[in-house]
Amino acid sequence: MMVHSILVGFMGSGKTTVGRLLAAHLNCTHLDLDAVIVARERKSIKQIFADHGEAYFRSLESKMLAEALKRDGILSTGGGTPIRPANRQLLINSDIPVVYLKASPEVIINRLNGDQSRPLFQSMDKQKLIHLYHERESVYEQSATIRMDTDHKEPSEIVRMILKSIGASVR
Ligand SMILES: Nc1ncnc2c1ncn2[C@@H]1O[C@H](COP(=O)(O)OP(=O)(O)OP(=O)(O)O)[C@@H](O)[C@H]1O
Ligand SMILES: O=C(O)C1=C[C@@H](O)[C@@H](O)[C@H](O)C1
Ligand SMILES: [Mg+2]
Repeated sequence: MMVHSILVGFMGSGKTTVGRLLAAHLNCTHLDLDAVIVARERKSIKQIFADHGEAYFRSLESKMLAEALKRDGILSTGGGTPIRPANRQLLINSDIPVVYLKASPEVIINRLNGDQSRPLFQSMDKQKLIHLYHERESVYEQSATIRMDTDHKEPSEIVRMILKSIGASVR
């Protein structure tokens, strides 16, 4: 058995929120890669970054991605998961629909306003965030089989759209 679909996208695009809802609809397991890492390390993402640095987090993320792809259910990745070419290759080779949840930088900033749990988001002003956003856009595009605009859409509506399109996904 393999995962049914994988969600990728920038921080705050809704991968965790939509993934949980989608799995509930399909009555299947939801795996959240960030949550898997937090459980394994018994530390928050913020604490892992603070104690060991981003490189340590990224190696764990790659390792956990390979494990997660062997499991059944919906997989929500972290916002930076597709940055590593090897991770992108794993996603592309998985033959599972990869959904890029897209949200504009303005919407992302609004959604994450006051967030204390994302070290990268916290470390950036608006201009830096927009820069990172544009740097990563093509990485999400390359990893995904389907792109979905999530601005001004309720998570439940996004779930409906995904359910409709995963049957017809073409890479
Ligand atoms: N479609 C949406 N409409 C409104 N708010 C949303 C939507 N999707 C997510 N949110 C809100 O945005 C915040 C971030 O969502 P979520 O944690 O699902 O993002 P994420 O993509 O998993 O981020 P990360 O990459 O950091 O894990 C949450 O407060 C969530 O409720
Ligand atoms: O976009 C990113 O690089 C990140 C997104 C989150 O999901 C976490 O994986 C972490 O905060 C890093
Ligand atoms: Mg998440």
